[in-house]
Amino acid sequence: MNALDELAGGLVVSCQPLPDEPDDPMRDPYVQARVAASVVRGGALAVRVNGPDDVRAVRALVDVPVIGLYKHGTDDVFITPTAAHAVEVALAGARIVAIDATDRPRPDGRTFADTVRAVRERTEALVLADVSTAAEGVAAVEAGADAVATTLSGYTEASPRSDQPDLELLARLVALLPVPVLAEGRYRTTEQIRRAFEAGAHAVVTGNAVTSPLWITRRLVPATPRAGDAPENRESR
Ligand SMILES: CC(=O)N[C@H](C=O)[C@@H](O)[C@H](O)[C@H](O)COP(=O)(O)O
Repeated sequence: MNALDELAGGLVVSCQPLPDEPDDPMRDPYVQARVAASVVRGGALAVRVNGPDDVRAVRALVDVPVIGLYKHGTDDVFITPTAAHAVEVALAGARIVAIDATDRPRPDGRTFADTVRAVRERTEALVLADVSTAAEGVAAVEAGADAVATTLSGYTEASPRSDQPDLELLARLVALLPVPVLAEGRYRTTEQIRRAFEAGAHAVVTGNAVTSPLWITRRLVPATPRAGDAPENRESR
């Protein structure tokens, strides 16, 4: 069974430290591997993991498919931005590699199609295209993607900002594409997850709401009288 079949109908949990928090104590392959093992125990059918070191550590501890990505740089395209990043994370043990498939320029000057080709030539990994619009999804499948995810909706100029998941984009991609479509981005409740499956999602990916204590705590602290004592506020006082 291929890795996409193994996660069909299930929850995928993204086990990553917050990208804009270099000092997040969760930024540690051992920690992320433990988090991954814990979510698998909770029923996750796959995990999404950032960077070759974390992918290797997670692979040593869990048997479910790892969707690997490699966040790098401060350019617009930062999720597995180059063919070299894609190949490296696949060789580290990711059975599926998630790659930015928006039409924005990539730091290595190559296209998404070139990047897919490089992964196919050098590895056995499947390719998951992270997109923000339906047009990007269609182009990604034409370029050879094995699956598409709504990951980047809300994070590009071409997509709407929202604090909710983009179920509309999900439904459009499901209607247009012959490949599995994963719902990803701001899925935080059972109701949102049910609605994604009703819309035809192959699987649903959830991240910070499960795996980032920093993110979760920051959302709860503002409801307390001591909110002003949070570290980010303390410095500016
Ligand atoms: C836009 C971007 O960089 N998304 C990243 C993709 O790997 C992760 O930072 C997200 O946590 C992941 O997509 C899951 O989403 P959420 O944490 O909203 O459930």
